[in-house]
Amino acid sequence: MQATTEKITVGSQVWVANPSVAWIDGEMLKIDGTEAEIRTSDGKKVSCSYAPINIFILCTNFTISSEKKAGCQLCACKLTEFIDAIQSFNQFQLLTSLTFRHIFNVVTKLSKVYPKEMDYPDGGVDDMTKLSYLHEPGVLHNLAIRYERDKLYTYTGNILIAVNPFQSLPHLYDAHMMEKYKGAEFGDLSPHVFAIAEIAFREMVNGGKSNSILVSGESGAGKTETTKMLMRYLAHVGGHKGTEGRTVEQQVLESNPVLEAFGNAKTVRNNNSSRFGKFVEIQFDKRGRISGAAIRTYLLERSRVCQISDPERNYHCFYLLCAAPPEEVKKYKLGDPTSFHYLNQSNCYELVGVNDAHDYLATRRAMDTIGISQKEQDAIFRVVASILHLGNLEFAKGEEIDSAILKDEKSKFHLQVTAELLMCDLHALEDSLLKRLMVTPEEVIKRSLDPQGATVSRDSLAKTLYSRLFDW
Ligand SMILES: Nc1ncnc2c1ncn2[C@@H]1O[C@H](COP(=O)(O)OP(=O)(O)OP(=O)(O)O)[C@@H](O)[C@H]1O
Repeated sequence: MQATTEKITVGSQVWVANPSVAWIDGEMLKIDGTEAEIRTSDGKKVSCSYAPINIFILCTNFTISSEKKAGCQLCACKLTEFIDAIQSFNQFQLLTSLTFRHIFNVVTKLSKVYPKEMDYPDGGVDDMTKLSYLHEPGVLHNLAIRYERDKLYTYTGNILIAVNPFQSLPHLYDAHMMEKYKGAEFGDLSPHVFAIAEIAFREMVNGGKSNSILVSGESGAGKTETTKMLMRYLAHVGGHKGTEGRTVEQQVLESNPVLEAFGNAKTVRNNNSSRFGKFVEIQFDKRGRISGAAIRTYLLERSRVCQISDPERNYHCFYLLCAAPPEEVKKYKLGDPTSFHYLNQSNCYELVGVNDAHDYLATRRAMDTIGISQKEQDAIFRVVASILHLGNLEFAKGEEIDSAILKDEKSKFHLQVTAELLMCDLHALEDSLLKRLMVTPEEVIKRSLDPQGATVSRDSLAKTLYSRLFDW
């Protein structure tokens, strides 16, 4: 965003970039051509004690070993007031302590200084278009003061900006709130994700045309949660009252836990990060009732299946299956997640506030609701388990040059279990991991792989199995 420099004169209140808080406000002290000097508002009062030979002061922002070597470790500011204070302090050596103000003066290009809003309502504005200056510091400041007052949502015209509260706020999304927004005109009520869903729904019904809502933001911003709120609202307004059994809207909503179990994982930034993109389509009939739904997914992060870094996790479903009831763990010949190579590359196995055993059963129930049969569910979890066993295969050098064999009995066991779970021929599976087929126009050549090549082949198979399962 370009700064509005023509509105700035000496004495103006302005915003300037700051390394620790992004933007800090202050007063324009001097304008010299394209250069500007600003006294920022974060000056601090600091007390120091007197030591006769060296003055050694530690404050939050700077260290001084003698009055001659004063300097701020955070910014290269001019410590004018501070140095003066030391000098006067030396003249009155009877004083044992003094208080001075550490002033932050910032010298920067005038083009990087932004005017500060002066006639600003206490709680900020609910629509950014009401701001006199629409620039980054102004927008962020408005969001920050609204957030302090628990107002997560702000409009910019017909775009909704949501700030992640990182805490459960059920009253903000309950049935009462949905009823409040149902039929309300856009802008009549406070900004809310339901208002966006309502307008999209109404325009679709009135205009008879498809409508879409785009949810975007960086990882952990709240896209998945926001999409769930939108779906919940649309299911609420387009629901069939009094319908028995599994309703389409229930199926739409229950698709979320299933998708999250297979497509979400803990990352450094988000304990439930979606590692894929999705396009959710909810179909309505002419009367605005939900008639069907389709979810298209794309770009699943395949590499996570075989490679994770501490403190991240692999896809949730692997941990859920290891925490399944004992008879199921036995059926899939699983055990502790720490015993599987695809999981034990990281030291993170459990998530705070998450019970994998409980979530396994919830995922199974959600699969029932969306119409995945018991037989299909069994097949799905067989593939999940087979990937864990596949990951435990290790290879050693074979007798022939550049060939590989299974390293030990443990690897043979895991290969056998993988073949059983995938219901495929053991030798064909082994062959596919230890050899590579090269197709030339004349012939098909089978070449042995060395242990490293076999490991790459193992990981490729695991990634392909998982991404095909996810796409199913
Ligand atoms: N409206 C909300 N109310 C309460 N908590 C929220 C809300 N939005 C997000 N969160 C919290 O923030 C976390 C991250 O949000 P979410 O998973 O939706 O982010 P995301 O943008 O989808 O991230 P990614 O791109 O990594 O998938 C959630 O697990 C939840 O704890």
